[in-house]
Amino acid sequence: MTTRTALLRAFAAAFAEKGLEAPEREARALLRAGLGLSDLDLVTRGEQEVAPVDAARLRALAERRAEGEPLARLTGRREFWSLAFTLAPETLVPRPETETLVEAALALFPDRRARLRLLDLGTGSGALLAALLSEFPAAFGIGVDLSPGAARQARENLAALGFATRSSVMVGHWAQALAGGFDLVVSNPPYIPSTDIAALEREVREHDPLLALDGGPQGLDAYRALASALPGLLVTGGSAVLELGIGQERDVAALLAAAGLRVEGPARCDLAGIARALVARKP
Ligand SMILES: C[S@@+](CC[C@H](N)C(=O)[O-])C[C@H]1O[C@@H](n2cnc3c(N)ncnc32)[C@H](O)[C@@H]1O
Repeated sequence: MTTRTALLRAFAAAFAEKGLEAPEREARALLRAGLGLSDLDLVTRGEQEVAPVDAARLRALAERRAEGEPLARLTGRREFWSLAFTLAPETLVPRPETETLVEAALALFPDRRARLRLLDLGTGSGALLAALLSEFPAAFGIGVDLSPGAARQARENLAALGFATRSSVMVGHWAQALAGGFDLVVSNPPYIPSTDIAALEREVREHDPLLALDGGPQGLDAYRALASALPGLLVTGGSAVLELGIGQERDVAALLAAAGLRVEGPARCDLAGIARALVARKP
């Protein structure tokens, strides 16, 4: 028999050896997720024994983590906006910086009881749509994804979170199958320039789906499609909130303005100070 603390130390040492950035924190997170524990459990009951079958399972997970597989992929779970999401191989792991879009949306619509019609283009796990539905209890939202696997997972996540009757998820190429009438359109599209994909961190490059990352030669392909669709999707006075890749604000703002939208710049920054959520309104 081994203890929680002994496993924690062994995993932290193995992660450090493999060059993981925060080995102790990673080891803690793996034990928490693998045994369903809180941080307090780990601190105050570290000497508790771990059953051999659980220890073997955790060691196998730790080996995969040491080889660069992200924890969210190992557990198949990730939190976003304090909501729990199940991941599929076809879904991006939702990122904390994407929460900046939710903050921007909340600033745009101060009345939480508004009966908003929401659209999330490239919904992935359904993270953005679910976060918005959790904040606007009278809203109805549609999610679209080109990947059938992602759309299926988003549908399941929305249902598990209690939003089945206020949401619908469809497979499609952006908004091609949709008509207008939306108060708010959000999107975190693929925006990495194709030539930069090979240089991404291994954890992203090998474990997030290419369809969720590759934004074409300059990273702007999806924004072009979105800019041309948005005027037809939004009600007059309706808004779009788009996630930006690093350094894309000017180019994306120009595409939106050229499509006849009023860009309400500057973009809202994420916690790292990167311009992340760009708002545009249909005049
Ligand atoms: C960066 S991920 C964002 C996922 C999720 N919204 C999030 O923020 O975690 C982009 C998503 O767009 C989807 N996608 C890529 N091309 C698409 C297209 N032409 N039409 C619809 N969705 C597309 C991908 O499958 C992926 O789920």
